[in-house]
Amino acid sequence: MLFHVRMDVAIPHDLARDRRDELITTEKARALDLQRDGKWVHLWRVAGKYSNISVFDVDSADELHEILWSLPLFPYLTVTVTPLARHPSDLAMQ
Ligand SMILES: O=C(O)CC1=CCC(=O)O1
Repeated sequence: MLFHVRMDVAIPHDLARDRRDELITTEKARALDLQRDGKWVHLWRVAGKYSNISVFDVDSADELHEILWSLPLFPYLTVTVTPLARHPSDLAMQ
């Protein structure tokens, strides 16, 4: 199942610099692992924003939920999830 996910990041300005750097480093490592596992198939920066647009390929909404909750930055994310279905005009569907 494919899910379009937007993550808007809002790390509090008063969070200690070391903690902020640690969160970003661990988030990157987790994102790379999930990409290598084939779960996080697209990761794009939204131009001009501290946000990303991602596509996840997971077995279920429950799996996506667990992945999102496991992200180190999760407490500082506003997450918007859109389930994706095949479009009949997609070339791959012809
Ligand atoms: O910077 C972001 O958009 C948040 C994030 C997701 C994966 C990652 O490495 O950073």
